[in-house]
Amino acid sequence: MPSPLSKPVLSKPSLRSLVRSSIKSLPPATLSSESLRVTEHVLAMPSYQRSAAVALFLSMPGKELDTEPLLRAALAANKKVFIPRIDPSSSIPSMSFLQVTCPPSDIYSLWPRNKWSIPEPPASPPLPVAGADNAPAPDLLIVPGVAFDSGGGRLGQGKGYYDRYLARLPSMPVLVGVGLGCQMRGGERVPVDEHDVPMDYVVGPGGVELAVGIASLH
Ligand SMILES: Nc1nc2c(c(=O)[nH]1)N(C=O)[C@@H](CNc1ccc(C(=O)N[C@@H](CCC(=O)O)C(=O)O)cc1)CN2
Ligand SMILES: Nc1ncnc2c1ncn2[C@@H]1O[C@H](COP(=O)(O)OP(=O)(O)OP(=O)(O)O)[C@@H](O)[C@H]1O
Repeated sequence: MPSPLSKPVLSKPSLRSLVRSSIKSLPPATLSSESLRVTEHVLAMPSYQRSAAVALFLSMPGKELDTEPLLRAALAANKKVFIPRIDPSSSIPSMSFLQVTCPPSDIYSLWPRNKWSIPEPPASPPLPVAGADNAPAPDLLIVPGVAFDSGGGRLGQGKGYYDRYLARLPSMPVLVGVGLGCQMRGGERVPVDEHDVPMDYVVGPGGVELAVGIASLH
């Protein structure tokens, strides 16, 4: 039996600033080797292997694990891959997922970057939107976060983009939170609210970290 998770020690803002400064102090070689290890673990997951349509995120350079290896692997495996684009005209944080229809190298060299230096799908030519335009809804979402615990708890960047997106989906895809070693809080519970959607799996450089949850269902 996994030991019960402790109560959160830190507030959301305190844990965010603690983890962000740990990531900042990571040598770039560590960030990239941990990113490769996370990629290997995701590629080995049966629910990833079964998935046909995967929603990925593109990383904030130097501030998150690097998802480029995962993006390349998913495209090479002929999965449909969707990437988020935030809607800057909306007064509430809102995003949609658009299908990648170009080679991965174009994404990093040609796509416009938002204010966090994250490449985003261009507005034209129009790309298929996940769950519309004859494109499937993703069956698996790779979810970014600042910190995760081994109960599937996730602390995000604090704007509520993912939680709002997930709340309006007609059916829940498999949710896989991914992060660097210092983002994996283990049995130290991360602070969560009612609206925070728990992950089905949490994957760090050491493998699938989830100790409790519904992972056995997938
Ligand atoms: N790579 C990536 N893409 C993503 C997300 C994410 O967390 N990571 N998002 C998930 O929702 C959405 C964008 N949301 C974001 C919301 C807030 C901040 C933010 O507050 N950034 C800090 C700097 C972060 C740092 O220093 O580590 C800031 O601007 O102060 C960033 C992204 C959609 N795309
Ligand atoms: N489903 C939702 N409906 C309405 N408001 C929401 C929802 N989810 C989150 N919010 C609001 O968004 C704000 C940010 O929430 P929170 O701090 O949990 O974000 P986060 O999970 O860290 O961010 P993200 O999901 O972008 O990674 C809060 O004011 C919260 O009330």
